[in-house]
Amino acid sequence: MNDDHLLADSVDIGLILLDHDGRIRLWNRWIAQRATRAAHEAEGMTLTEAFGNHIDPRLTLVVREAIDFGWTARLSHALHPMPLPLFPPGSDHSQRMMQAIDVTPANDGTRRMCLLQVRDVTEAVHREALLKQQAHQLRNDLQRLSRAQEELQRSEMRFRELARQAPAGLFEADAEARCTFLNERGEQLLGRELAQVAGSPWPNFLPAADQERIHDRWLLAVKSATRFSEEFRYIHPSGRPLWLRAEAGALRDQHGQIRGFIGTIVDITEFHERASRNEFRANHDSLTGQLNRDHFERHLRAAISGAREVTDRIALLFIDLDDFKVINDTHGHQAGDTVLKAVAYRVRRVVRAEDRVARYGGDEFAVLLYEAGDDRSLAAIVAKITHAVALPINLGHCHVRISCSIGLAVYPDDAQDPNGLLNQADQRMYDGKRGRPARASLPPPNA
Ligand SMILES: Nc1nc2c(ncn2[C@@H]2O[C@H](COP(=O)(O)OP(=O)(O)OP(=O)(O)O)[C@@H](O)[C@H]2O)c(=O)[nH]1
Repeated sequence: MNDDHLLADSVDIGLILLDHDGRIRLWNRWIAQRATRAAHEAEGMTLTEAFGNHIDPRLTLVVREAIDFGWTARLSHALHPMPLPLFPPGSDHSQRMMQAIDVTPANDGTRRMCLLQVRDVTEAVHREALLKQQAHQLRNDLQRLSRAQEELQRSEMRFRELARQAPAGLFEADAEARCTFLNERGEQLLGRELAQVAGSPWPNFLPAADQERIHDRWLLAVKSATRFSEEFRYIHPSGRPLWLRAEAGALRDQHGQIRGFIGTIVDITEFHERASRNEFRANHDSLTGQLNRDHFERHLRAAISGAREVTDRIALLFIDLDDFKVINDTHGHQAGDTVLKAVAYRVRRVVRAEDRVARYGGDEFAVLLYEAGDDRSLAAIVAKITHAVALPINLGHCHVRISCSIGLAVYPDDAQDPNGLLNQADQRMYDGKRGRPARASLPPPNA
């Protein structure tokens, strides 16, 4: 074996050298292993004799062109997948290996020859196919991604538009209660833009007395992963006091951790005012604005049970107007109303703000005096009320005067329970009324 053969056997590609007549001069080991024909058998044969009739005719053609005209050619796997019947070494010959063949002219000094360099591209083709498949997959994924992005954009736009048009304030805040989103209605309600409230926990913008309570409720909702739902006062930057209700649910990250809350803020000022008005109506007399009988008795019961603990004296005054009916009969019902309002107002003015005044019945009033003091100071209050009620009352077209009878009962001296105290005061009032001098005649209308 000469040096050329040694060299040809040591390379990792197939080499076939054909002489001018197209006969095999060199058939390296690489080819021998894949064609199952030894070099000594193949040498001297044509390609057709060495391989049988299984050669791609285009190969025969380009070999002839290389020898005759000195042309080169490449039969790539893409166009001519398997020009020669070559098989992977050790295979069962069921599938040809994929090849790329370079056909180049060679020269032995006198005549032109042809060299075939054969490469196994099976692996490369498979890799290429795999790459193509991956590229295809990637393209599909990208398309899906961009479709998902478009959908996301659309749904974000939808959300923004909904948030813009929503009649309620919408907000989002982090676990520390710092606002991260506020829709237009929310900014309008608060009278502040997101940038103005974003820096610090939102309860800091509430009246000082409510800040801690609401902030604690927020932190509790975060800790216990429950819904946040609170009503609180808010002073609008214009100075207008409001009642707001915030309702929010937890927003979680991909690990299930709460990263904040998203929810609504609603102006419930009107509702609150209506509820307060209703509560006032339920507890107060509509004519005089003082407590009604039921509410007064609730205060009386509470005062007695509170007083038992601190052993305070509590005084109950029962006031009944004298001959009130005459006012109605003489000046009309409306004039009677004016008198009732004036009496209520005057009694209210005499006692302290923490004491309770009620219209107990038609022309009856009751007063609850906390920390009643001694008998002298009680007598002074009774005298003051008597005097205040007796002052002339302006009916517009005339003035009238009216007197009253007052019954006084003191807890714990006269009775230890509300009913006992009420009965005692009532009885004393009647006793006083029976003992009063004969009624002075009232001035006639327009007097
Ligand atoms: N204007 C007016 N009159 C009322 C109202 N409620 C009750 N009255 C009248 O108050 C009067 C109470 O009459 P009486 O119970 O006889 O009391 P009085 O005339 O003050 O007589 P004495 O208590 O014995 O001094 C009645 O005429 C009722 O119609 C009211 O809301 N407005």
